[in-house]
Amino acid sequence: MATKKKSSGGSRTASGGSRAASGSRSSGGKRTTGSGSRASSSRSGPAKRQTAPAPKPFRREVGALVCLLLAIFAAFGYFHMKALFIDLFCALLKGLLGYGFWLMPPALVLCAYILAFHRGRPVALRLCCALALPLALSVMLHGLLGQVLPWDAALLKALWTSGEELKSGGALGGLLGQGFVSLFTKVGCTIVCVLCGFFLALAACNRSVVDVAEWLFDRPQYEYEPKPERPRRREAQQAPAQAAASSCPSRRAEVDIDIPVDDGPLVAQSRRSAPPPEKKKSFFDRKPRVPSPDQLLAGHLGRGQTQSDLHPEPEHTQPADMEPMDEPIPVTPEELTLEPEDEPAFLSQPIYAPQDPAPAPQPEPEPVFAPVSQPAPAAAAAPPRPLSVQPSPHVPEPSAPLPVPEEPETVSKGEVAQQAAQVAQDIQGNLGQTIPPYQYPPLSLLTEGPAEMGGQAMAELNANRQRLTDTIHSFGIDANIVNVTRGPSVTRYELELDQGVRLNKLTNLADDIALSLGATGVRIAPIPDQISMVGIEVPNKAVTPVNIHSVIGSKAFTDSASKVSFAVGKDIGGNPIVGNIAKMPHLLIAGTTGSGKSVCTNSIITSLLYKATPEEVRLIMVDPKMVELGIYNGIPHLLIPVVTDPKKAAGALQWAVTEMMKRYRTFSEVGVRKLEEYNALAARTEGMEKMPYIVVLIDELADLMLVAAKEVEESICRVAQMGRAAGMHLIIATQRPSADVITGLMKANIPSRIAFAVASSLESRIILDITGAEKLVGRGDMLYFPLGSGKPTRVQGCLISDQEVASVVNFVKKSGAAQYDDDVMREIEQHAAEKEKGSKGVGGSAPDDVDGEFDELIDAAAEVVVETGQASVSMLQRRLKLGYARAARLVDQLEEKGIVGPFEGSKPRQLLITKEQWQELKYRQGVVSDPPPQSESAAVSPAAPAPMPPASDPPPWSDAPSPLDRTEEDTL
Ligand SMILES: Nc1ncnc2c1ncn2[C@@H]1O[C@H](COP(=O)(O)OP(=O)(O)OP(=O)(O)O)[C@@H](O)[C@H]1O
Repeated sequence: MATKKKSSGGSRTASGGSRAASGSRSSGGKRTTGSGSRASSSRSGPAKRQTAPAPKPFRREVGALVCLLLAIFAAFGYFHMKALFIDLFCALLKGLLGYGFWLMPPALVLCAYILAFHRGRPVALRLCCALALPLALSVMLHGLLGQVLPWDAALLKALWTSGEELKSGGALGGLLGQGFVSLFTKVGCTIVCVLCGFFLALAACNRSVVDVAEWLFDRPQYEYEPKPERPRRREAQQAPAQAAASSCPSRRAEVDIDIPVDDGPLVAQSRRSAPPPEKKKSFFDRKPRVPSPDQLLAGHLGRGQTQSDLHPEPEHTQPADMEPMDEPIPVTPEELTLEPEDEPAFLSQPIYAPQDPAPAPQPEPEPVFAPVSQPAPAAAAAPPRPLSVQPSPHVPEPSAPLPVPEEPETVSKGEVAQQAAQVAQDIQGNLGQTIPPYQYPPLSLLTEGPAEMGGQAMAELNANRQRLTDTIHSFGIDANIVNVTRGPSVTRYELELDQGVRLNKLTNLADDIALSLGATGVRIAPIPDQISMVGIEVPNKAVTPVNIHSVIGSKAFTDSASKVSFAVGKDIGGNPIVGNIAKMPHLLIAGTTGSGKSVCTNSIITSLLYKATPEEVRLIMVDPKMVELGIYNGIPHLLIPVVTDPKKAAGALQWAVTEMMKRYRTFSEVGVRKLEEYNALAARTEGMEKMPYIVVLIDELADLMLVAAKEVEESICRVAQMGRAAGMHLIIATQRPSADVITGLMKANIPSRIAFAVASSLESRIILDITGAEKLVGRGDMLYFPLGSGKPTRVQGCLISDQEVASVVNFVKKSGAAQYDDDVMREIEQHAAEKEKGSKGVGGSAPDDVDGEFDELIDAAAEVVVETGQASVSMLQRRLKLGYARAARLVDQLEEKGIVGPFEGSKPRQLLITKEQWQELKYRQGVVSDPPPQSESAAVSPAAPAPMPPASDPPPWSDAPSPLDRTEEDTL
């Protein structure tokens, strides 16, 4: 870092310095005041030039020539030389500027100079300022010397005439001068003009007030200024003499060792830097020097550096204000390579003899790295400021300043190169010793999908289009199909609604449209980001699967910078959809059995294996079903083996909470706010390790909720609330999108959702908060609703077969073994054991385990509500013989527990669980001993009012309906 600053400072100084010497070099960057800003301006100079229009040197040079000629001709006017053009030109200048004419030729010369040498901006400003200088002079002199003429029509003429005779400020200067005198008095006018002239001159010369102040007070400001090249080169050529003189403090102040950590080899750097102005005391007099490994090896001191440069002075020669450097300097192996063209000019310098076990006799060896303010220990083995790399045995121990040996050791170029390569190899070896690099699986492990459907599809499409138009018009809706998009599983007919046509007029026709098209169901929804456009999505007769190969191989996936990107599928337009878990930051996947959840989970995991190394992303997989994720056991990304025991799963979630809190503590210690910042800091700081993202995948949430509902919910909510910044993300899948599994609290904290086909609109609402998922056709057809998108997008999910998963997993396993974290495993085991002890047969923390927060009659109230199918206060009052207040409170508590829906004005509250689910809850609590019957018909309460007509036909795969099957509008 220090070196980085140094080099930038150096470059800025060079530019500054060169500006002083020659205006042509001052164009490197836009000049600003303040050292820091100047440094950055010089760095940002090239970038600015890229965006600004390129300067036109040829035009400028012509301009410069013209200015120069005009200056010469104007100067002829000094000597009253007569010629037609000269008379005219001089008369014009004199008439306008009067006294200011005297300054015009120099101003024009200055303009010529600016045009010729200034590159970049602001050239026009500089020119204007230069040309305004004569005017300022004219105004000032007119204010001081000119007569005050009456303000009348003849004023201009009088001023022009007197100006021509150089007796006033001319028409322009005189007018302004007279105005200024009237406004500010003569003295005021003079002050204004002097100040204006001063600033105009500064601007014309591209200087700031700070520069003038620095020049006046000779303030030492450039801490990182490199020393002039020429003297150093001379010293290098006269090494013995210089070394002898190195004992002289005044000479030693010239010592310069700069470590080219960031800006390339020292030689190149020294070539780049221009000679700065001499300083009384420079940075190099105050800071200790550390030679870079290549300097140590090769005596690679750069042009003009000498043997003594490697050896800072003993403490008595250092200024007292020198601070010991305690920051380690990172040195990359690349820096240890030598430039081939670096010639033996420096190799022949009498410096370290790397292979010489007994170097030239040295008086009292002292470490090069030792801050001089501290007394050097006799052993001097451990330098106070070590390099960040392990010094190779080939690198000699740094030692004190050497008197030049009589017969200096020279190192051949071949030896140097060999040693440099050796050191680079050692470092490389040290860095990557432990873990072999992760091999990303090749795309060829995934199979390519079949080609798109052809002619038959077109015929189907045209027929549907015609039928759709007729149906819509027959219902009196003014809408035209403007576009048709055929997706992998559905075709979208895009309608533009005329003004005044209500959307629900169309959505109410969904069943009629489905009927007319002979489809199982159609979904009608506004098209995101399009005005007045509605899409009617009709399932295709033949579904084209979207193989994961086409999405992982797509540009969208490969270009995605996030390490936690995953392939979702393709939208109706056939565009690959790629998600980013980091942005989601947690994802809920829900759908009935067979709708494609497991395939989706597999494609997420596979995507992560294609995108991230185990150092970047670690996974925790929870698979209570025991058959879905077991195949991933042994991949290096896994933090612990796939968890199948629900009790341990609760422990894993608990661990995630602990880890998250630990991460936050670490973040606060180092002063960062999120994982990305921490990792960026770790990349810059030695000794800091990067943290991986942690993705927790739960394949079936319902099974966990059965065992430890409260605990699981609590952990999920905590991770979901705070995990994003800590790089901890949850992906939760469930086939039971019901209120007791996906609780309100959980939903509120998991903002991104993927809904596969569900049985009813109620379930769709539980997942997405809107209906629509009940119209999906299954087999990977999904509504993808990531955080930040206003409406869910219909996507055909990626298809990945078990064979593909197996081949990717095998490949990944071959490239690196799993490195399970024993601590995590121990912690989880411990947690499970504790829980086993504590639970004593009670099924964990069921939702009803409420620590007395709820009314004691809550169970009875729930029973009544489920039995009667009504959640009204008066009914509870009657059945339980309660007062109004208590009954109303009970209804509120039932809402809190997710048994009934929220208050909806005049409408009755919705009952959110079925009788069967209620039985199941009681069974889990141990209230009843028999498990609830698994009959399908039990889903609908017999006491419930007559069901509303189903909103959709059952999806084609639903020959084995879920236990949650029920009518759509289960309102009470
Ligand atoms: N994206 C897809 N494209 C085509 N077919 C798919 C896709 N996803 C799933 N399928 C088909 O659906 C079947 C069931 O998928 P999957 O096993 O993922 O369902 P599920 O929701 O996980 O069911 P369960 O909850 O019972 O495990 C798969 O065997 C596959 O044939």
